[in-house]
Amino acid sequence: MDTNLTLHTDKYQMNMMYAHWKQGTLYHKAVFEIFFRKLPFGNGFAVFAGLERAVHYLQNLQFTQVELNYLRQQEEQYDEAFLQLLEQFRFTGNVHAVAEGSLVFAGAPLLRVEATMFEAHLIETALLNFINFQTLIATKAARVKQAAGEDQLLEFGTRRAQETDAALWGARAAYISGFHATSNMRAGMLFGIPVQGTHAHAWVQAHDSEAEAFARYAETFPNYVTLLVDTYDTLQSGVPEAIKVGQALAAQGKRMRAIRLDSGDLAYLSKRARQMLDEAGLDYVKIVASNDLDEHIITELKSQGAQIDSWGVGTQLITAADQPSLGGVYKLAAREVPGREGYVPVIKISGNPEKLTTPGVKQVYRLINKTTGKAEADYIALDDESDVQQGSKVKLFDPIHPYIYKYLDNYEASPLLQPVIVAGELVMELPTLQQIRAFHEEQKAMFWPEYLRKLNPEKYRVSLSVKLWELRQRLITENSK
Ligand SMILES: Nc1ncnc2c1ncn2[C@@H]1O[C@H](COP(=O)(O)OP(=O)(O)OP(=O)(O)O)[C@@H](O)[C@H]1O
Ligand SMILES: O=P(O)(O)OC[C@H]1O[C@H](OP(=O)(O)OP(=O)(O)O)[C@H](O)[C@@H]1O
Ligand SMILES: O=C(O)c1cccnc1
Repeated sequence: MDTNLTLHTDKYQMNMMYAHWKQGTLYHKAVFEIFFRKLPFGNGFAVFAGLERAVHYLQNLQFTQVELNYLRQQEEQYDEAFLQLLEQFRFTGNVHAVAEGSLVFAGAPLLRVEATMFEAHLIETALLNFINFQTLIATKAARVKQAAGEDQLLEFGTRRAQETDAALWGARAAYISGFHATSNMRAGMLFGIPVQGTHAHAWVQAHDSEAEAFARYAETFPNYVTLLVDTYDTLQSGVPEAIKVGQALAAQGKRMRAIRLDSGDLAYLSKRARQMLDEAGLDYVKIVASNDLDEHIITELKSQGAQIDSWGVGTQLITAADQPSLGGVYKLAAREVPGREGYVPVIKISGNPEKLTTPGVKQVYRLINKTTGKAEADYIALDDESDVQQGSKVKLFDPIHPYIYKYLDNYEASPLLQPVIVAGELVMELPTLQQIRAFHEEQKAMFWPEYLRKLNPEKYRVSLSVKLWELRQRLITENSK
């Protein structure tokens, strides 16, 4: 299967490219930004993911003869000279983005593209596709992590994922947000994620008895065995048979690793199993649970005193079952206008006030309180505003209710949008996945727990600079005439 993603775009992008080419405006530059309007799952933050995939995509864009031949026959209106120009196509623009693993919030730009109209249109669809999915799954995983605390989290979703890419990139997103391992071996191979696995019911069913199945498995993996104990009767047969195997291994100086529960009342069964294992001298044997788990069930099981050490989470995580998409958008913020200097800010006004965009080329700063070291707010300003960079007093106000405000001056401002690609060239060293995961953990520590809790979190402040707010008001007035 061809892996060239250049035509991984919506037709209207290609049509707009064609129209810009026809109208002679293809080299006019534009600034687009990606942001989302609403946090998913009622969470207090999202976890930004998808940048590495976006970078590789941008660097590998190329219309080969295969793509050009398809375009030729797909749309007869496309002129041959346009197709010839596409043959030379490379991404030559600039990209600024927030680091993967960052905590991000509604309304603030996550990624900024500065490129010709021609280039900027082509890439919208794919960038949103990568970032919306990966950010969504990373955020869901962060919620599961919030529920599981320090317990081990295993990502088991591949079989129920929306096809291969979702399984693969979902496994990576989950790892960023603190999962410890995946069951997907290809994700392990490609990304270096630790891989773990137990065994399925089929292993037990493939033997004449559960006892024989367990014994054969333990013989094969004497230093490593986790036994699935719910094929027939968890407490009457599964756990007692697993205990026999564990004791036999112990007699050889080996330690059985774990048992896995995959059905029934996981709180009750895990408590009983723990007691039985402990009484048999196997207090080191861990208990893994799986079966349609999510952050709510994990919280509930913990509150019931479940004795579960590791959680295998599949379907609910990989499909983000309670909210299967993130509504990230890619909006024009400024453009070159012949005869005018620099970029001219543009706005989109909609019948739906929520869809109003914030104009101009912007930066977003995380304001860290110098005394507490904690994040106070995100502050969106025009890229050339210097007050915030110098740490001058800033006014923080709610962009929808500007009469609600406070001033802040004891802060460190950290610009979140960092240069990633300049003139088509990668200018940053992409962090390793381990670094991204560690960075995510560090970032979380910069937020008060009130913003991190998964139920009814406090709303973290995202403010516009006064200058930006005034610009927006002016453009609303000008465009409403
Ligand atoms: N003590 C518990 N409190 C709350 N939810 C639980 C508890 N134990 C299990 N669950 C969850 O309840 C859901 C359904 O469990 P149920 O016991 O009906 O399934 P099951 O016995 O495994 O049946 P099946 O074999 O069809 O999967 C699962 O999502 C499971 O994780
Ligand atoms: O429940 P999830 O969170 O998706 O976790 C993965 C599930 O996949 C396996 O089950 P299998 O595919 O054999 O189906 P099952 O649901 O009948 O156990 C495993 O035993 C888990 O139950
Ligand atoms: O290793 C496991 O136990 C596993 C892997 C994938 C799906 N369910 C379980």
